[in-house]
Amino acid sequence: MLSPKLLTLVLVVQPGRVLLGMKKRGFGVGKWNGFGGKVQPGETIEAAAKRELLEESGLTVDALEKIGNIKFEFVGETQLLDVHIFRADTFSGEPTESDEMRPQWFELDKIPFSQMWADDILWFPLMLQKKKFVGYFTFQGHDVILSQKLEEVEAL
Ligand SMILES: CNc1nc2c(ncn2C)c(=O)[nH]1
Repeated sequence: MLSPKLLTLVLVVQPGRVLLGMKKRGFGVGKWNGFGGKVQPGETIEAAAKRELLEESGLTVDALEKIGNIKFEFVGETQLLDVHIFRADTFSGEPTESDEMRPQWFELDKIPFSQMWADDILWFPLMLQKKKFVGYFTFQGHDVILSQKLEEVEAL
């Protein structure tokens, strides 16, 4: 089995709203998601998360809180995705559209789960309650979850 592909995902949360981006190209195009991407050689996961957030949204953050780790398997593909999820409650800058992402604030009762990855509706509530979680999802294609595991943890 290939080593899992390390990816980052950052959710910027303010009282009553969360910042999401509409993915304009590449993996997950057409879905609203948090900001993130690959981890470069020699880069810590957290540094990668901050870099990708800045590149994709224009926002700079000091503190990122590690809140989750989810592994994704896609039937028929050998590489697992190992997504490290962070929450940021403070930031500087203004959300700015990039080549990759079109940022938009969503009120917490209007999160567009039908236009997001199918797993998000399952762990967003934990993320919003500042709970920590680990998960494993098996996808068939990009829209069907064949199996799932999601549990809260005390620490990551
Ligand atoms: C497959 N589900 C899923 N994949 C993601 C996500 N964020 C980044 N990637 C690659 C996500 O929320 N769900």
